[in-house]
Amino acid sequence: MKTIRWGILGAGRIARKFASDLKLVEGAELIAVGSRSKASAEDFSKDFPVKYTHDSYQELAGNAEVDVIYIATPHNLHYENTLLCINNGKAVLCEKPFAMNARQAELMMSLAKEKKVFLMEALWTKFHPHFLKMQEMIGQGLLGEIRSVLINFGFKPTPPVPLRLFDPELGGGTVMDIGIYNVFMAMSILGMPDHVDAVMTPASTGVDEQCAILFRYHNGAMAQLFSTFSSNLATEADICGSEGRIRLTSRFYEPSSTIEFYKERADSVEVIPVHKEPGFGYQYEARHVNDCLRIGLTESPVIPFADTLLLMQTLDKIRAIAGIGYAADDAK
Ligand SMILES: NC(=O)C1=CN([C@@H]2O[C@H](COP(=O)(O)OP(=O)(O)OC[C@H]3O[C@@H](n4cnc5c(N)ncnc54)[C@H](OP(=O)(O)O)[C@@H]3O)[C@@H](O)[C@H]2O)C=CC1
Ligand SMILES: O=C1CO[C@H](CO)[C@@H](O)[C@@H]1O
Repeated sequence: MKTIRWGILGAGRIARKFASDLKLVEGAELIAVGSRSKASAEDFSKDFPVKYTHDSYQELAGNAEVDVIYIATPHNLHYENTLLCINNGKAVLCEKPFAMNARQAELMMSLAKEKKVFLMEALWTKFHPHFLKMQEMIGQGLLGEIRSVLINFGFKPTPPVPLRLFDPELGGGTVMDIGIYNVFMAMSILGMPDHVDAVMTPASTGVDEQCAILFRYHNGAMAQLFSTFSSNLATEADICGSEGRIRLTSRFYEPSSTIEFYKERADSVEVIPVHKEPGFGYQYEARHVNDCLRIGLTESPVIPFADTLLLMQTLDKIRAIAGIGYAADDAK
């Protein structure tokens, strides 16, 4: 099996979790990290020893030994960091949100196509066993016709509060950081909404501190999606149909070892076990990237460009309706 040599761009919190899970991926080797500073790169390599510690993203992108780069910087940088890597011929796995808006996403995709390099949005949930099991159950018709999807994602950041959550320059706000999972989940189940409503409460910095989104569909189905940084909500999803209901509990976007299925009455639960590997859950997407690279794909069949673009376009629409804007939206 050909070893795929990984580099990580941006040595923050998620970079560490990803690096830890990469150890669970057969045929993957983390060989390099790129940081804005030498101190940050060296700090990272104390926990995750790598062959190369680069003190610039440019140097990492230019490392001839690296096959693929995982981009783990704040939202506002995904666009320029991805372009840098692709221009250096590197395959890219880019954290969510893929970009600040659909315009940036399209430019990233068209450069990847032009340079014939692999590019994928790191929407890790799409690879998780409980998500796949949920899709299988829906596909088997166990829920009947799905009429309502209710999803909450909320947490109250504890000090030191990461700057990126509230800073508009870094793409702060709930919709782009956590609401995206609600939107992704609703669209995976019901597809593109026919009507979108959204309202938000601004934080003192102007970004959305919380946001309520309503999707309506021509057949009468609805999705109600709520995200907040003001309280620790039960971050759960209810998918309700004419024949039954699935409830994804305890942080629906992370791997779970159970799915709750309610066939008839609200209290008649069947707890369906799901195999969940040790680790945070980033190994599944990394394995997929390895597989794609080994057979020379430039686009993932699981997260194709079209899906990423639809998600970005829907986020654009939600933001326009709720009044959530960023500097990137002004660029022509
Ligand atoms: N899939 C998932 O479950 C998760 C995904 N994410 C996504 O990952 C990305 C990073 O999140 P997270 O790791 O929590 O963020 P952190 O703030 O912990 O780390 C981001 C890193 O980006 C680099 N960076 C470059 N420019 C800046 C800047 N101006 N301000 C701050 N950092 C900068 C820094 O690394 P350095 O100094 O080394 O260059 C920093 O450590 C986000 O886009 C987020 O949406 C986050 C958490 C979970
Ligand atoms: O993707 C994410 C998953 O959850 C985190 C909070 O727990 C978010 O902040 C993050 O960006």
